[in-house]
Amino acid sequence: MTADISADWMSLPAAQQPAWPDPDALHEVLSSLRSSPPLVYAAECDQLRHRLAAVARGEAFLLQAGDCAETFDGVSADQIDNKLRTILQMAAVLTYAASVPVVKVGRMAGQYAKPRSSDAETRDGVTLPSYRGDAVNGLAFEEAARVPDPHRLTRMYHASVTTLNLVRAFTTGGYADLRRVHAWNRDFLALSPVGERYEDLARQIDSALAFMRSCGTLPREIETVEFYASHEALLLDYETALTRVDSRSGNLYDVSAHMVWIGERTRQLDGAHVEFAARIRNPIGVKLGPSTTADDALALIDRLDPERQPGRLTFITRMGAERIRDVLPGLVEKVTASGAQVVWVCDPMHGNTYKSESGYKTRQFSSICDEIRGFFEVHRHLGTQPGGIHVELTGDDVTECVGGAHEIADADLRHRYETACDPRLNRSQSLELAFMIAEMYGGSGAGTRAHRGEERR
Ligand SMILES: O=C[C@H](O)[C@H](O)COP(=O)(O)O
Ligand SMILES: C=C(OP(=O)(O)O)C(=O)O
Ligand SMILES: [Mn+2]
Repeated sequence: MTADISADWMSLPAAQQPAWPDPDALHEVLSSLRSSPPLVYAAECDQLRHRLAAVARGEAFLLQAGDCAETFDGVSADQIDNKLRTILQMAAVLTYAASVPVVKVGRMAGQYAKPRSSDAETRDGVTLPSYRGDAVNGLAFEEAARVPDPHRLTRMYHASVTTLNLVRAFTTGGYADLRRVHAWNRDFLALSPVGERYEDLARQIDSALAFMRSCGTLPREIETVEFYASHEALLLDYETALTRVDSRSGNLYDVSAHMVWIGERTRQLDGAHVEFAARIRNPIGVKLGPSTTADDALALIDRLDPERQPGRLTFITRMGAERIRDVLPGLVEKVTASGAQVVWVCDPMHGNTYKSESGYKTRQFSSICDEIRGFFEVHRHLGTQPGGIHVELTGDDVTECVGGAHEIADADLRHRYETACDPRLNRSQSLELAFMIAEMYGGSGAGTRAHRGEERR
């Protein structure tokens, strides 16, 4: 892998970039990042593309999850451990229900930069630049903290390395054994108000595991987990500095993560983000909000997946519970008619955000569930593949989204509102969501080809 690239996308207009005040400091940081080791290898990115191709065919399901905004303070064994456990617990339930492998991709180990609706934030008559993620400036509402500091890019790199190292140890070192993960789910149900509702499903999983054990055929996959890292490729300075030429193929890869996505605010066809994504070979995601037209989607396919390579492009729709049933069918129909094979994933978070009466940015658990239901309904109706979900969550017991089995109310939000940006599902809400989706499958793979008895490849 070499870092000798022309990076001509940097001459195109790029939305949502920080105004770094000190160009010399930026230059120095980027030069050091250009010679830093990769976080991931190109071959791992290719492997994820193959996994996502299976998702596109309906032979696997994608679970992409993690923080809205990771923070440097959040790089602790406990927080990473809790988040990973939660994702693996969700994956265990979904694997059983969907009857296909679940491809696990964290919004982790690099999700440190945020696009914002407004450049400035005003509190009690004081206006300061908006917080743009720990990669750019500080969350504290203080003038000095909000000044973009390029040295934060170096911290982002090291925080990502540390997180990914722990994730790799956790997922391959025996700790993530499916039997243990299922036991955690049992513990969760024992204490949850929804425990009884999902008891049957848990018992079916017990039986499946016992059956495998008695056959003496517990596969290696039970003990280790394949886990991938992803984040929004927002800060082009950083992503470009971590883009390398793969010595096997001569192609470019962004080695800061296995998969990167382009956000709803930066997917302009003539912009730098789309051009950058077009040039790298990692699997790419693009967020699509409710104003997306079919022509927008088709143009993105032409730019980002001209070879129509299954697994290369994932559309992450974030329409809102009220819009999804109206907006999604037209997009899916026209994309499908074009012959393109993209992965369709539902982000039920970003179209359902509102400011609560108590002043917190929040989301209703019921709206999140409803958007997912709408997503499955649309795909079932059209005979297309509901490829997966993309959610903002944490493994901690925060109070950021309202509703769920513990009925978090607006007045509870202040107790543990800890997110640096958007409200996340807490551990219990995340697991409840997984069981809710499992219930939609009726206990076994209703949304997949496998379930419909169609032939697997
Ligand atoms: O995570 C997504 C965006 O960065 C976030 O929703 C923007 O939030 P804002 O509208 O508060 O800027
Ligand atoms: C910025 C995000 O979402 P979107 O681009 O869909 O608004 C996000 O995923 O945190
Ligand atoms: Mn977010």
